[in-house]
Amino acid sequence: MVQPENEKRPEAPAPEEKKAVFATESLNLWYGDTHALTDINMEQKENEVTAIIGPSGCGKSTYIKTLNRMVEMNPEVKVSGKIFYRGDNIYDRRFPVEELRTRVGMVFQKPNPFPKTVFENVAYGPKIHGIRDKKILAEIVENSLKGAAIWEEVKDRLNENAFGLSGGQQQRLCIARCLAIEPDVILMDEPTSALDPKSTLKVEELVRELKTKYSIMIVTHNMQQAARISDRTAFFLNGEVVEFDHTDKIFSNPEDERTEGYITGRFG
Ligand SMILES: Nc1ncnc2c1ncn2[C@@H]1O[C@H](COP(=O)(O)OP(=O)(O)OP(=O)(O)O)[C@@H](O)[C@H]1O
Repeated sequence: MVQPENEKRPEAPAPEEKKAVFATESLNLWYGDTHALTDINMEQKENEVTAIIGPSGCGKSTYIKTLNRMVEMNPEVKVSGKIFYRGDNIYDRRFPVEELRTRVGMVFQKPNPFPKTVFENVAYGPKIHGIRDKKILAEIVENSLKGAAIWEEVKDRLNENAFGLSGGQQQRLCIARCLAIEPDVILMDEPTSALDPKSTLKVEELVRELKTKYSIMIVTHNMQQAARISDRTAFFLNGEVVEFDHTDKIFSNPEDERTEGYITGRFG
């Protein structure tokens, strides 16, 4: 049978050939005169967790904030180089930044729910995107809370203020809020640093589950965490990527002695 033109079957990628969600090329960034990122080149694969580790002030947060162009909210910032998101350069003047921010969600260090009910926190994004139907909103809220592994804990508290939840619950609520806008990538900036060990483990478990549907980038100071949950790890130092490789390689047999020094606790 003759196949119509548009029915060609794409070849399934081999496991080692996962698609790149982000490809960063020769990225440099300055805050005024401070050169915060120097010649960053790296590629993040889809459906993987990429961890960014390194000592305080090495540029981890700055780097992930370049990926949704949030860093430019600071007028002092100057950026050169390219970052391709699924093949398009997000620093091209014509790139639609608002759309980027709906595809690339972000979860911050401190849980930052809105001063609204649990339900409204999650429904907020979809409402902004024009969804008004109450039944659809209720479905989105339930699915997002389930996706963030917090539904069972809050299903009877949907109309309570989110500030009444524990810190760990608030962080998972913020993850649910992020899922509600159906992102493709989730950026997480030290998402467990304000949480107790039990809540931390819950969020770590969640991250491992979420990577089946999303691509995740996580900044962490906790090296055990990076080793537990990530597929690849980038070690940043003084605004540069010293080493970027599979996580087990970085933690068992790093190429660079500075990486080894950091992961064995000799500095940082
Ligand atoms: N708003 C800003 N204005 C000026 N300089 C900044 C600003 N934000 C960060 N920097 C500088 O850029 C560099 C990188 O900072 P960044 O916050 O990205 O590091 P980090 O690795 O995430 O640190 P930490 O682990 O402490 O959060 C540092 O030298 C920092 O002082």
